[in-house]
Amino acid sequence: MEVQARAPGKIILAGEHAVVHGSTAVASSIDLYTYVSIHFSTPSDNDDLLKLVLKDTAVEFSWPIGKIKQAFPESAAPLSATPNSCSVENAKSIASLVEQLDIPEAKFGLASGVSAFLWLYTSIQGFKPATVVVTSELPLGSGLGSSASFCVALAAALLAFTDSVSLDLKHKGWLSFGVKELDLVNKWAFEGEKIIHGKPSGIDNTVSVYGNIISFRSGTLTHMKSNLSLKMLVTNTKVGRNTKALVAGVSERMLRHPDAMAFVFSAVDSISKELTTVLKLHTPDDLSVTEKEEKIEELMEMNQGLLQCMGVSHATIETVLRTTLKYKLASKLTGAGGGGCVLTLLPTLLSGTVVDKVVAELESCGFQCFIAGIGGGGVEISFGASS
Ligand SMILES: Nc1ncnc2c1ncn2[C@@H]1O[C@H](COP(=O)(O)OP(=O)(O)OP(=O)(O)O)[C@@H](O)[C@H]1O
Ligand SMILES: C[C@@](O)(CCO)CC(=O)[O-]
Ligand SMILES: [Mg+2]
Repeated sequence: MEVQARAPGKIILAGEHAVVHGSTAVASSIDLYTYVSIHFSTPSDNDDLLKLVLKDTAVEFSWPIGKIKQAFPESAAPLSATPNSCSVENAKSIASLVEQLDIPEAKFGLASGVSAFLWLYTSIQGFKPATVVVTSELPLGSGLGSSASFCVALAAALLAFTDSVSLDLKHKGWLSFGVKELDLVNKWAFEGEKIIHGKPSGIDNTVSVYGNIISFRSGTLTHMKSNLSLKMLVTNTKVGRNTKALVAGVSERMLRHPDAMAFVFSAVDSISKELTTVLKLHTPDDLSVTEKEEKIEELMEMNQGLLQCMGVSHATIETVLRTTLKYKLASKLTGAGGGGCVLTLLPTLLSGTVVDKVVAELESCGFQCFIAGIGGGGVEISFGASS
């Protein structure tokens, strides 16, 4: 029995961090995916292991099933169709299983992903021996939602063979889930994100599950049928960072300056709402493409200023901002900041020569640039060989 799932990464056009504190945010899926394949062992495989192969970081972990059973003595898994939060007791058991892996210090960021894996696997599939292979087109820990797409693809692949989901197992190629099933995948993925991020808003897993451009506030999403095809340059500063620590840093600043930060979050909320309105406007009847792009650029710049106020910018992000501004282009960080990726809007009428020049200048600083295809589909599943 073999299944593969793929889930897209995302960019946040407005509202990161503030969304954790109840503000509106706007996000879009991008056409870079994380793939999770699961091969359940059969008795003839004579293999009583749960194996996790993380191709991007070239590491493999495995646990004898007996050891996992010991760690979760109370689980008569698969636990239930309704997603469960990881209890303090289970979190301790997972921490001990992960500690015994002796993950090298340089790869220690993986510990949270492995913990999320153990929780989702044992909760949904129980104690079945299997090999799970993960590979991603996304840079890990760079603001493009690698953690969410990992959790979404994993939850989708794990749920594929359960009674909670009815799928055509004979279908060839990528297959979408029904709405109810997507909701279930989203809930489980959010539980995984909680283990990785501490206090996620849920926007990253939601946009990875449903795809599209979404406006999101306090767990509720609105799909947007934008009739504007935005072209975004993504610059990866290659400075590693950790979303959990950055989110915690903003919360600490909020505790120190509650009044000021409430205004900052409220300003971000207004920016995201205005962006939502602009994206929904009809072109050219309500506003020309150029007028829309100018509004979006101004909103991006304002949002970036507020992200600086929250303390999540970085020297490399400022370098990208200065460089793109030389070409009169607007940029903002995307995701948790602190390094990671920066978005630059490439207006429709911008000449290819200017794009080439700005990319060359950014790459000469050691950054990596690419143009993201935005607003595509969400999570999908495939039985048998990948397509
Ligand atoms: N393909 C993968 N293989 C192994 N672990 C992964 C993979 N993708 C994500 N992870 C886990 O997610 C962590 C990165 O999550 P983090 O939330 O810090 O960054 P991000 O999701 O890329 O950025 P953001 O949350 O700002 O969008 C990694 O350290 C690892 O634990
Ligand atoms: C920083 C943050 O707002 C977005 C990370 O992509 C965290 C979250 O919403 O969970
Ligand atoms: Mg993340």
